[in-house]
Amino acid sequence: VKVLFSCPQWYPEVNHFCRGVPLVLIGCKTDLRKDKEQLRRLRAARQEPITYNQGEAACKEINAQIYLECSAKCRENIENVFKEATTIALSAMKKAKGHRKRKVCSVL
Ligand SMILES: Nc1nc2c(ncn2[C@@H]2O[C@H](COP(=O)(O)OP(=O)(O)OP(=O)(O)O)[C@@H](O)[C@H]2O)c(=O)[nH]1
Repeated sequence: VKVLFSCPQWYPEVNHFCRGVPLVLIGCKTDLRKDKEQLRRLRAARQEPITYNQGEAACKEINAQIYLECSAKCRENIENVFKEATTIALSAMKKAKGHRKRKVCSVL
């Protein structure tokens, strides 16, 4: 499993080098959505923080397994990010193992 913490920069590289690996997309620093200074800077650049729905849309676009948000600063949802990534990784490994087994059987 590949956990993408920064989608636009990393996705092309991950897509190229890790084909077929399940992706988990994480929206980081959610605390900044409420940070007045950050919001002021974004507004000055005619931007705004992405919404949860936009994160989910990006998740679908890159075909990731799940979209989660967290804030390391506020320790928000961190445990869940690792829990979900681990569950997805274990499930992918189990699936791959099953495929390998079946391949051997079909040769016999
Ligand atoms: N507000 C806020 N800042 C954060 C959070 N997580 C990390 N940062 C800040 O973001 C900056 C980069 O954090 P790093 O942990 O170095 O992130 P990284 O992905 O290892 O960064 P590079 O590998 O250097 O690209 C630091 O200044 C952190 O303090 C968060 O949840 N909220």
